[in-house]
Amino acid sequence: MSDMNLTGPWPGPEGLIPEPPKNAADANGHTRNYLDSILIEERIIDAIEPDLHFDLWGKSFASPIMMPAFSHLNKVGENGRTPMEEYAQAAKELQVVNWVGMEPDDEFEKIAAVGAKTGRIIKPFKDKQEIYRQIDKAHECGAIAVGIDIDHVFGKDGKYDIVDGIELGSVTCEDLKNYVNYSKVPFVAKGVLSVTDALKCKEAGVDAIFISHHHGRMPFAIQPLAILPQIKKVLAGTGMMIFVDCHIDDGYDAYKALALGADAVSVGRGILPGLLKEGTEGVIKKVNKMNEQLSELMGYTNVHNVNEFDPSVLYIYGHQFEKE
Ligand SMILES: Cc1cc2nc3c(=O)[nH]c(=O)nc-3n(C[C@H](O)[C@H](O)[C@H](O)COP(=O)(O)O)c2cc1C
Repeated sequence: MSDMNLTGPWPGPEGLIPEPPKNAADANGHTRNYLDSILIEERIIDAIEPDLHFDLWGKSFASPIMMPAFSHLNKVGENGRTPMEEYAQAAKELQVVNWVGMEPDDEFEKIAAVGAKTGRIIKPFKDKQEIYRQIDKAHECGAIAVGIDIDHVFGKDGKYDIVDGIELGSVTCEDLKNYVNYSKVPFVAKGVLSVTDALKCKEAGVDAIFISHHHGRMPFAIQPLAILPQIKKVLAGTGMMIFVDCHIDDGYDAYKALALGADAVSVGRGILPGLLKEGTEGVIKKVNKMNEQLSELMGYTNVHNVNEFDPSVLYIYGHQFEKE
């Protein structure tokens, strides 16, 4: 067990520890309810123990459950490591994809040095040169992918947001094309929540999208799984990877997202209790449990590996999802 002692003040930005939704505009509550409303039929005949291996961009991973694109968890524990480094270590040991959000270059360097296969999600800075500079740094640190959280443009006042004193700005389809062309590694757009934006990402040639509302940045945001099937349909045959996050809190949530067409999912705030209490060990325990739950449902529905999911095992309010 790690010797982290993070019982002091929450090391991240305020308001990010999950709590019950405060009002109808809070997308987190709707997302949790939607996930919980999806039920699953059983297909037990011919079922075998499933294989969770997941291939992405020529690399092999132990599971399609990835680490979240977190940031700001930089309060150093007693072992000299930040929670960002602790979960990167977990990703390395679990052999899963590691994502990192807004981190200054020196912090990103330290996280990348842990040795997990890591992707860097850069903020949509107003100063586009900063974005190119951070892409360069990601290349230098051996990142397996880079991207932008395209859904973090506005703040609660409806103006361009300012994070850590840095101004954010608009992201155009042309910008995305430029980043795709510039990047030497796959480029990811995080925060797609419509067919319209998915098609713009396709036009820009991005390699992957995260279907996400970024823990409810937009009021009344639609649930990622409610929009996933339509996006899956319009991206069919493009080779673009589809990732999903937001309330993927256990392996059953992961199963539902994968069955509906996600190639991989990111756990998010679900790792925080374990991460802040036990560091790497807490995250490993959490993701191992999620892998077991994913395997359990794959077993009961006769899904032998991660390429064989079928949405028609799922029902919402008695309505069966269509087979692709
Ligand atoms: C502490 C914290 C920091 C985050 N920082 C970033 C970030 O810098 N970039 C980003 O794209 N998303 C960031 N996110 C959003 C997550 O990547 C994710 O989209 C969101 O938490 C939804 O997943 P969840 O409901 O499972 O938590 C952050 C989330 C948390 C809790």
